[in-house]
Amino acid sequence: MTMHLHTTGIARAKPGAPAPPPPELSPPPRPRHPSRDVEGKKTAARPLFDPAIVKPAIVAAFRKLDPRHQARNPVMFVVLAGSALTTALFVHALLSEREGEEPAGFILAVSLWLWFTVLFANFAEAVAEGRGKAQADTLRKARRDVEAVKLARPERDAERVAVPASSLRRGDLVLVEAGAIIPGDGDVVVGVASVDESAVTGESAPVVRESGGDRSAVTGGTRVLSDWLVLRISANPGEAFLDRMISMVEGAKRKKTPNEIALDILLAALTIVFLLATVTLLPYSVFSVRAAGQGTPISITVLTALLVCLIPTTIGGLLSAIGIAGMDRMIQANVIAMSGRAVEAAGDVDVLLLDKTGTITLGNRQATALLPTDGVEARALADAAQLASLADETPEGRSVVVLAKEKYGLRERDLSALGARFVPFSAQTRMSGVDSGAREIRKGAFDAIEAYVKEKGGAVPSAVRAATEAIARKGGTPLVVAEGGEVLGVIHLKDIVKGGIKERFGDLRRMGIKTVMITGDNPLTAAAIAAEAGVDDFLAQATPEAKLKMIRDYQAGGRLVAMTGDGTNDAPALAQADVAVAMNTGTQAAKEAGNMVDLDSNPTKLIEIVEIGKQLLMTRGALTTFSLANDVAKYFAIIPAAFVSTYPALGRLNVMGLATPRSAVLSAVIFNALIIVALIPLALRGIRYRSVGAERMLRRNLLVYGAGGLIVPFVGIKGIDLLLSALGLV
Ligand SMILES: Nc1ncnc2c1ncn2[C@@H]1O[C@H](COP(=O)(O)OP(=O)(O)OP(=O)(O)O)[C@@H](O)[C@H]1O
Ligand SMILES: [K+]
Ligand SMILES: [Mg+2]
Repeated sequence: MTMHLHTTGIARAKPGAPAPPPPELSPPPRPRHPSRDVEGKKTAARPLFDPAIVKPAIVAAFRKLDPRHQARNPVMFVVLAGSALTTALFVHALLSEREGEEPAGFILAVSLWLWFTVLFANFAEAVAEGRGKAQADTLRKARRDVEAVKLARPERDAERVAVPASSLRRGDLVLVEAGAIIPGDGDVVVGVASVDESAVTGESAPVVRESGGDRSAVTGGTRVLSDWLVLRISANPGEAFLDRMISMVEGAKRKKTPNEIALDILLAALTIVFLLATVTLLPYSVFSVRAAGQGTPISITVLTALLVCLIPTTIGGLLSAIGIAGMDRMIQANVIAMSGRAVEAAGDVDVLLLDKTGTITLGNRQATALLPTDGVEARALADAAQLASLADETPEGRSVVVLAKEKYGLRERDLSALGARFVPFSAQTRMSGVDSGAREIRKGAFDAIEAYVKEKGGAVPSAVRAATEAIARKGGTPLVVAEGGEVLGVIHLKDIVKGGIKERFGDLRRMGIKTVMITGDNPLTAAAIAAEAGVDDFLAQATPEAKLKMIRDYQAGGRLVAMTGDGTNDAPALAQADVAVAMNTGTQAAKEAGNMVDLDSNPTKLIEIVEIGKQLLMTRGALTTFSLANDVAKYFAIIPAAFVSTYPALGRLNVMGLATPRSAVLSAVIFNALIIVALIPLALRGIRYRSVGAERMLRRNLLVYGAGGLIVPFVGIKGIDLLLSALGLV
């Protein structure tokens, strides 16, 4: 590859430009859950019950009464059937001459509250969906149908025709010039430009997109700010990244996750057991009354109320909202999950693979010292190091040029005037350099340079080896510089472990999650950084293949693995990982292979993602516990009341001192409906997340939600009963 100087108007941090500001230890505070407004600016989080969401949700709650919708949820389907049945009983009681099974007013009250129960559950789901839809609308604004300039050949001045963006197919070539909206997802084939991606990412700083490498993917709906790009469209209409994001966010494509299906089966089984138990009570009650010659058999209205109170309506009504809300919390963290399954897997993850540079460290490795070997002038080393770095656009390369200038007064040179050929850095070769006339200079990892000089018939002096080891032990990255077969010295690259990261890893450990640091660096540096950052394990001198193998090995051991990646060479590992977060700045291949996209392209986000997944699972677990405990308590409230007419002796069991049997039944039904509404905020926000051990968390949740579930109904039902009597309603 020959040296290519960009003649574009993009401001780039060129070597020799003022030194970058010193790295901050803690990044500037960001709103924890930013959402985006129309301009793509981040705004404060949406309030839980935004009227713009609540109003349509109320309408949707009625629309969702459709039995076909309810059939997806066996628990609520039974409640719906009960509502219809009691409505029919009420109509019958009104019309018939004879005295009905219960007073019409009582049947009506029970019936209405059963309808409310279904509506409240529908409302919970609709609010959760509405929050997603609001996000989708913001995204949709970015997907306007624009005019595209289609090219015949991948060249800027090829023949062109104007076509609507919606007609573009995969493989079409288009030209996008400064100021224009990118008409579809694609890869840059020619050109380099700065792009405003705020419509998708909410991030206002422009990004550079160019052909080749890991910054070639562009997203439809974003805008070219300067220069021009020739793109090859990578998605057919309706299949673009933005389309997929919108349908995911809206929940249109939301399928039940395996965990949800398992829980559904359990809830359905419980419902069937209670249904059978309640149904058999009727003939039993009739028979007992006949045999005793006194009392009245239990009414169908009361039996229906009993059934609804016993089946797990709390969790049945909130289950879907909890799942959607989990997805929504991901979106608020600027992460688009491609499936609910991925969000759940995030909660079950037990191994996190994290890159060292940029994730665990600040990723701004700076050259801080040049250590020449014996017999080499410091200035000669600086000269070679600078020459090998002039065209090296990595932070490492740029910092070498800066150091050479600041410490040795070396001015920048024009590589193309020297007729030099730049050899770029790659993760495979782990070196970079320049061929200029007779000079052949390389800088890179110790073993890479060792192999290089050996091939030229040279050897690495032992002093250089000692110097690299000393740097590595301090957590620095040594770059060995060689010219031809001769080693000139070592560059000390310093990187800083991010502030607070050790605590995050401690939190993860308490949650039972193992953290593994992956790095292309040597084992000594890796060990030093691993110790400083407090990770559990590390993989040094890692290649993409080694990464893939590591994931497979963990999975073979029954573990769920999460990782982030952005490069095309990360794609196989991303496809293999259970939770795979692709950076939005990454390549199309990485995004296709992953099951989540982080719009902020922040590799540390993985930790937050796992926390959101855990929170989802914990919320579901806690509310299931609460729901089941809650039903047990209702059993004690309602059974004595329901059967006191059949067995007057049961009156003694009325420990709660409820006013009348009918008041007891009605209070239990009302409580059963209201508890769903009361728990909507918890279902949507998720229970407060604490990074204590899984076992302690479980114990705590059992205590809070299990004991709470037992106690709350007694208080609630008694309260409603008192209110009903005070109002003279029963
Ligand atoms: N610009 C460069 N020129 C020459 N050699 C480099 C350059 N950047 C890094 N190296 C060498 O290549 C090795 C691997 O770098 P690479 O960026 O692949 O891994 P890493 O940054 O340590 O890990 P990761 O980026 O996966 O967290 C480094 O340890 C260093 O020795
Ligand atoms: K119930
Ligand atoms: Mg790197």
